[in-house]
Amino acid sequence: MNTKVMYGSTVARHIRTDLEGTVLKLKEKEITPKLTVIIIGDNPASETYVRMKKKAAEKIGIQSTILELPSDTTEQYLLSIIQDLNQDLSTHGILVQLPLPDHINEKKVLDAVSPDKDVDGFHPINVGRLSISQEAFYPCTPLGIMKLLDFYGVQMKRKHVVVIGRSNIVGKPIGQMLLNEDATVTYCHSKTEDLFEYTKQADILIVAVGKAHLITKEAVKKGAVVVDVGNTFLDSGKVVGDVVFDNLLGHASHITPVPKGVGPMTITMLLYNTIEAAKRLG
Ligand SMILES: Nc1nc(=O)c2c([nH]1)NC[C@@H]1CN(c3ccc(C(=O)N[C@@H](CCC(=O)O)C(=O)O)cc3)C=[N+]21
Repeated sequence: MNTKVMYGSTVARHIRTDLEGTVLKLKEKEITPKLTVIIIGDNPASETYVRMKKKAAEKIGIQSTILELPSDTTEQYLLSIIQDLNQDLSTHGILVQLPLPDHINEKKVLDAVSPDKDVDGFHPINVGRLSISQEAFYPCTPLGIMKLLDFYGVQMKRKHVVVIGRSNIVGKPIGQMLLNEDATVTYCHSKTEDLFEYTKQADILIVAVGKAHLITKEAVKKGAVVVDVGNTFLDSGKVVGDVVFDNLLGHASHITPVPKGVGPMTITMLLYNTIEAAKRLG
């Protein structure tokens, strides 16, 4: 079997070109989409991601500001900054980079971001809207996966999708989005017994665990579509996913690489959501 590699980097380029056009049109109406990213402390991976987001935003004409706060920032101060940004008419999108330091309550912080500026799609209002298939900000990684599958012509209707991972930002929402496309969805997670008995039944396997080398072809039905959401930094500095990519070549029908797979789609959907916010808020 000839395995089709689904490059998020390629799809992202197409979408970003479209988005650039949309930004130009907004600018004619005197609206410049603006994203503010808040980052707390000095987690090197987070700093890399935030820099990538800023660069990607500016490349297509979205204004972006990074607010770098020290690791001893109080929860109260962070909440006050978010309140200010909620009120600030020039800011359309607010993103608080995760993870937060231990002394800050993540739930309180995510609840504080206005649902209308919640370009991450993490606010309970947006989570709830997704769960009842309403229009909302959808979280960037799962939305990016949907666009990637769509671009490569992967049918979802009536397919059995197995999702490994039940996080609020990837596993749960991707299952819901696929359910909305009439897939049959099975969730697996760290307490699942006989994991591979489930994964072997998948027409589409979404792996969002964060454990390098978790999935080899023994866990995958021949001809399945495999989406790797893993992003583990090895000591060598290399980024790897949860799937042994080379092992699946010739076995899967489609597979995403890491890097250049889901990651670039995540960032593209952040740009997409920011532009949507600007359209709605004006
Ligand atoms: N509030 C919040 N929103 C997020 O969306 C968010 C977050 N916090 N915290 C961290 C995770 C992680 N994340 C990634 C985005 C892009 C790549 C990406 O593009 N990676 C490149 C490789 C990176 C490299 O080469 O260094 C790729 O896959 O090709 C990875 C990971 C967003 N996150």
